[in-house]
Amino acid sequence: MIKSINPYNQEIVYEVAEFDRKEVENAIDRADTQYAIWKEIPFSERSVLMKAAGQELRKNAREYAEVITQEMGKPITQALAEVEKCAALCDYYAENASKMLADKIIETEAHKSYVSYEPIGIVLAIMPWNYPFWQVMRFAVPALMAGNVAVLKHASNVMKSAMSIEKIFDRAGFPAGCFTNLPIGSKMVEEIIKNPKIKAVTLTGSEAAGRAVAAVAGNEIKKTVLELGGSNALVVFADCNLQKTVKTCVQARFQNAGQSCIAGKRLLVESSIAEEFTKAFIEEVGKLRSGDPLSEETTIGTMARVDLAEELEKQLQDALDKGGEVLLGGKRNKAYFEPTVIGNVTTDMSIFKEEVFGPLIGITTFKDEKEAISLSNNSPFGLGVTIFTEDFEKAFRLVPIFNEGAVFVNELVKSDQRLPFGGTKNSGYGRELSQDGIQEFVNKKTVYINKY
Ligand SMILES: O=CCCC(=O)O
Repeated sequence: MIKSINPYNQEIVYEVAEFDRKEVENAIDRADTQYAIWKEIPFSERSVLMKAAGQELRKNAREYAEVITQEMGKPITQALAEVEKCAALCDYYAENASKMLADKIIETEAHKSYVSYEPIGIVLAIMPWNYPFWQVMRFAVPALMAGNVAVLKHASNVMKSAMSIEKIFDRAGFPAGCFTNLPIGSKMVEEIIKNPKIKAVTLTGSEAAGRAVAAVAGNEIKKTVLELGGSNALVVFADCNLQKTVKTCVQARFQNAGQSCIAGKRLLVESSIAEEFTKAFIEEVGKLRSGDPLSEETTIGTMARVDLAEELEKQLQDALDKGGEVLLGGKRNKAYFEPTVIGNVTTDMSIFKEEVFGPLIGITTFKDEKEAISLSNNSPFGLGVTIFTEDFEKAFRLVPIFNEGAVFVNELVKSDQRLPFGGTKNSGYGRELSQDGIQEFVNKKTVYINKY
């Protein structure tokens, strides 16, 4: 059995029997049969179904949000926001997919030459628990609109979310086999990737998982999109709007209890304002309210599993051993980790070098622009960075120097269906969302027609 356990009260939320090899094979066969039909369905019909999926999400938003909250501990208000974001995504691709995948005429010597964007078949998605609906929908919605079909291997602690997503597509009227959840553990993934009916793989998750999956898929010559970890810097220049910057930094680090690949994880502050900023930051972090994640009052939830909170504790201890100072928080009770701020953070500490996937942030100071950029770029990850400054000339000048997938100015790094999303370095490759995302899993077919 695969079980989800509520990290807030340790109660079992859901149990499902793991598929055996035969059941997995049957599910993939069914998806493949459906693909032959689905790829011929016109965009207008796919759009109607995708709009219905968005309506279904909105109609039963509370039901779905409670599943998210119970399975991984995020506050209900944040779970509701996640559900709404998924609904907006459905609308976006329902309205734009046909334009994004329209033939692209390219003038050459030919009578006519163009690129057509054709579906490729079944795409396997391996997805994490931190945004259990959003991460899946972010892949599935454009994939389905492009004429592909999807099979999902979700994280084992959010299987009820996985089943619920299958239900959403079913309730919206998608034919069976368009979207299939496979209740399985990681052991079967290699075999699934090797199945000739699987044409590509997308993974959002850890660097280790990304390497393992890409190795198998690479050997099979199957395309992968990888969205892996991150260690985004929040670079606070002395000429920022201090009050607004503090609020944005708190949100960037502590939403979703810090369990987001694009969370601001390294707080870099110009020395001249470090004291004033740190005081205001700690005060703002202190306003976060813990409690029952199902209560509307709660603004910071538990972490998703006790072992994840234990890992975070080890990273904290490493920082303390190397001279870090607890400025706020630092304690853990089962899966609940207090919002924690550490001062005197240096580049040799794990909380600077590694991804910190929880409600803990370290503060490092810098003396000038050059040092700020060097600290920010000094990471094996490259999802994004936020810089805070009121000097736009400086902002535009600095943007090209950051070796990241995204640079945000005076705003937390966030995903938006209209903008490409993805990283550089060990944060992965490929892009999700926007036109770039829907064009990842298509055959960009070159057509050249000559007239003698
Ligand atoms: O965990 C990373 C993704 C979070 C998001 O897309 O907002």
